[in-house]
Amino acid sequence: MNGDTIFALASGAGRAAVAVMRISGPATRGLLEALAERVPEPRRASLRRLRHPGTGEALDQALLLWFPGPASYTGEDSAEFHLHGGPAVVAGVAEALVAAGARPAEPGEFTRRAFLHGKLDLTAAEGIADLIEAETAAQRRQALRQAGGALARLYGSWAARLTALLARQEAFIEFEDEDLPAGLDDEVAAAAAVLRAEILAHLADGGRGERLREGLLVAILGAPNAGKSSLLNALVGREAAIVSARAGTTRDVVEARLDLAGIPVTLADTAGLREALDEIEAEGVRRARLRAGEADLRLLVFAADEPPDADTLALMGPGALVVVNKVDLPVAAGMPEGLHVSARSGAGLDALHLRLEAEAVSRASTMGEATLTRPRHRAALQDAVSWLGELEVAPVPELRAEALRAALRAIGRITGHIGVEAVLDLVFGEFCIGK
Ligand SMILES: Nc1nc2c(ncn2[C@@H]2O[C@H](COP(=O)(O)OP(=O)(O)OP(=O)(O)O)[C@@H](O)[C@H]2O)c(=O)[nH]1
Ligand SMILES: [K+]
Ligand SMILES: [Mg+2]
Repeated sequence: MNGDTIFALASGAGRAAVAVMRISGPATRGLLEALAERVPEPRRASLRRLRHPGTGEALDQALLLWFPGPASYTGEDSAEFHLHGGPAVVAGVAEALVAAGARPAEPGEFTRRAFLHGKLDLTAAEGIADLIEAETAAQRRQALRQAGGALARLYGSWAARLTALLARQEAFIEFEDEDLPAGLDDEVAAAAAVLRAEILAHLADGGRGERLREGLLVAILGAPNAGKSSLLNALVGREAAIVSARAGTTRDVVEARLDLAGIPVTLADTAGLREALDEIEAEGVRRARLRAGEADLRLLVFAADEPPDADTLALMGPGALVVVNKVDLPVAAGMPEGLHVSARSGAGLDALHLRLEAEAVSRASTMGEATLTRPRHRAALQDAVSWLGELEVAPVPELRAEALRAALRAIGRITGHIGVEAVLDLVFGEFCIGK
């Protein structure tokens, strides 16, 4: 597979001023010669006429960039064609590249090659994928940190410490009869316990990085006619959901996106909670309850002029925020504490917006240190932690070494480096046993 030379449109599909075609692989230089006759100077944009190598037909006047490996994104010989962005130009150049022996790239294949050539680790590759998907500024910052190697450095430093501990533990096993520093075995256990606590602290971030990556779900719940759809529309500033004076208007879950302090939030408007009148409404109520269960935050909406209903009161608790709507009308007795708003007059909506922003910020990371962003990272780190826990109770040095090796493998799975071989060098280097 790595012998192939691949190409793909790096810019978006469709008509545009410029389209960027990216090429990578051992035949890149040959392709440049086939289509453009002369290979440009490395890393200098050069204007060239491109021709089909079979028919000689002129295809475009384009800017070419030549990146000889290994100083390229993929680590291989690669090139970029900055074409005029018409669909026929792009199709013609793609055809010419195939005629000259290249093939279209698979999704993610350029970054996969970069990983295989040691240009980046798996977390940085994931960061690049997230950067392309980022919708908000905070998501962009997190993705850029990760693409820049913030997680790779953190996990790399943990792997290095585990490797050093494993080296000590191995030495203890191998050279048990020799003059080794006293208490070495205990030292290893103590250092492993410190590392375990650090990993646990990193895990105890409440899923902030994952939340920012995936976005928050806020469900709007309440009795029919409480004004849930009116609130959704007021918050997103457009008529996303149908509003009417008839109870039971909303049946399907209506979703709208909102950027709250850089955190992408999905607001889900739901069917009013009550004993449903027909099967369609019953399905709507079922979906509303389902969404309530999945939500990071539940907005419980009460109509100020109605006594609070039992169905909505039952949802109060952690992760719920009470909103009393229609405060342009007199407030009924027994209303729970909450934010007072009127979707109709606009009163209190700024305060609600600010409160939602604060709730989003408290649940997702917006800045600062490296945060894990994927369940994959979390699972592997939990694995490492449990192996380090095993180490503390392991009765013999061999089992301690095994636990360290397993913890190291777990961390290696996150970055894509395993590297247990490095241990042997360290054994003999660190202790100068000289056998
Ligand atoms: N006076 C007043 N009326 C409001 C306010 N907000 C909404 N309403 C009215 O209340 C009625 C119901 O509003 P909706 O937004 O459809 O209520 P809902 O909770 O989505 O209703 P269902 O989808 O049927 O559960 C409509 O007639 C709205 O115009 C408000 O702040 N004050
Ligand atoms: K309604
Ligand atoms: Mg509604």
